[in-house]
Amino acid sequence: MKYVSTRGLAPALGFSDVLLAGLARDGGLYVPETWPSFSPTDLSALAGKPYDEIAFTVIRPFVDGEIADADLARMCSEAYATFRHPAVAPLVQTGPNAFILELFHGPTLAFKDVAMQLLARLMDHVLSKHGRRATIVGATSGDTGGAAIEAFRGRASTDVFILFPKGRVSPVQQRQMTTAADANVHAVAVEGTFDDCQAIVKGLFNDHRFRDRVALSGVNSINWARIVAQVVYYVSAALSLGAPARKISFTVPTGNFGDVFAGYVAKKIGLPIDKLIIATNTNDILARALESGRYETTGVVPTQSPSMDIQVSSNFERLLFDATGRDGEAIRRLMDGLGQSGAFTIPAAALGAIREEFAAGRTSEAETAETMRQMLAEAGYLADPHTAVALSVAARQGDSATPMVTLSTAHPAKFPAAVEAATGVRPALPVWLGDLMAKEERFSVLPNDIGAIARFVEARARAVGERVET
Ligand SMILES: Cc1ncc(COP(=O)(O)O)c(C=O)c1O
Ligand SMILES: N[C@@H](CCOP(=O)(O)O)C(=O)O
Repeated sequence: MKYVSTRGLAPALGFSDVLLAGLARDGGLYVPETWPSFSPTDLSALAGKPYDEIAFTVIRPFVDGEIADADLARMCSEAYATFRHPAVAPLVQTGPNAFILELFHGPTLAFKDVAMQLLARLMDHVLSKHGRRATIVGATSGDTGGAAIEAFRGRASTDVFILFPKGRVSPVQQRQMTTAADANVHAVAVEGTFDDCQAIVKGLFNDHRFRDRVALSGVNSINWARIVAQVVYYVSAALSLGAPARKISFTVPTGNFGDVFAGYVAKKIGLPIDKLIIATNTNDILARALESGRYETTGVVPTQSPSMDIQVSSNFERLLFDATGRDGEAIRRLMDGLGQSGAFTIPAAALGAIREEFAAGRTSEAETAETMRQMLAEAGYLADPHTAVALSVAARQGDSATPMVTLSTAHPAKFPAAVEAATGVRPALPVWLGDLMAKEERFSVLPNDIGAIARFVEARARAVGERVET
């Protein structure tokens, strides 16, 4: 299977190269040239299987033989053995047809672990096989960074630099990034927003000389492997609820659009998904774009769900690519518009195609807090603020015979202040993370300046001087 760039000008690559490339060299994002297909019989055969076996089967056609089956199966098994729940991603029923998919049982208590634990193993495998190293630079609004540092720390083949917006992540999230003692991981507080951090990462990828000098790789959801690993839990959840014999709907707390895009991919490969609902906090560019057809950035407002405080949603480009009939030139035009004026208008046909697949809703800060309170009072369920955003949007969908699965993307203990303010209950960190808040922090503070970040990375990256062809 080959992967093509959404902007149409970068070479098509196989899975291993896409895994290391991060962003395509034309600034676009890689997507498979065609969607693999799972028949109802293929899907039924997975029902009741352990999570890692479902992962292996779903991911295998995307890897297309570039990694030996035995290695891929081993990496899936090792990655999901790090989770503290035997089901990996369990479902909790909270109403007659309402379910919460808990994705936070991994090492850093966020759904990012699901993809990151596998991604680190895949990258290490491919790099070691070719005797290469890579420099990873990632941007985080809080969770990707901790998950990446946990998954990559101590690995000989990679140096990891994580840019986070200074003062805009929760204390638990910050400490998950700043307390790892391993020499190959570097947490950097940037004086800016998540969008600034993400723009710097993309800017570094688009500086081809820098990119080649440090053998730059990415672990954000610009990396296709992140998306494909997230497809798996849509499949496992739907199978548990009776798919493929019945349709299932999902509501997804959304920021960078990676998670809900993985749901779209699950549908494309054959999973019978009814509705895919994008839930946003007051940083509601996606909800506005679906309503009006105008994708228009405004300033980012800090909320109690900080990991979703995002305006420029990277993976929306992947959806636009499909919705425009895979027209790379159209995507270049739209993205140029975004770069120049912070906005673009979604072509009418593409908007129609998007509206057929997705619905969207936004939630105010008061509604998020009220949802946390209500869920505890009425269902006995303590939700984190990101999950609450989605629960609030899901509740507005009305009763339906179709099961609605709301994705729970973080453990409430990552956001104790917001949860306590809404519910009166202060969630404690699991005992195995108990000393996190007492550990010594180690991080650098840098200005919102791509030059300063590039110099910082180059001074510390061990892959400098090696050239990796992608
Ligand atoms: C806890 C949490 N929920 C939801 C999201 C939004 O997910 P996505 O960026 O894939 O849309 C994020 C960040 O990505 C997150 O960390
Ligand atoms: N919410 C994310 C933002 C980065 O998203 P990614 O999925 O592209 O890595 C975070 O927690 O960092």
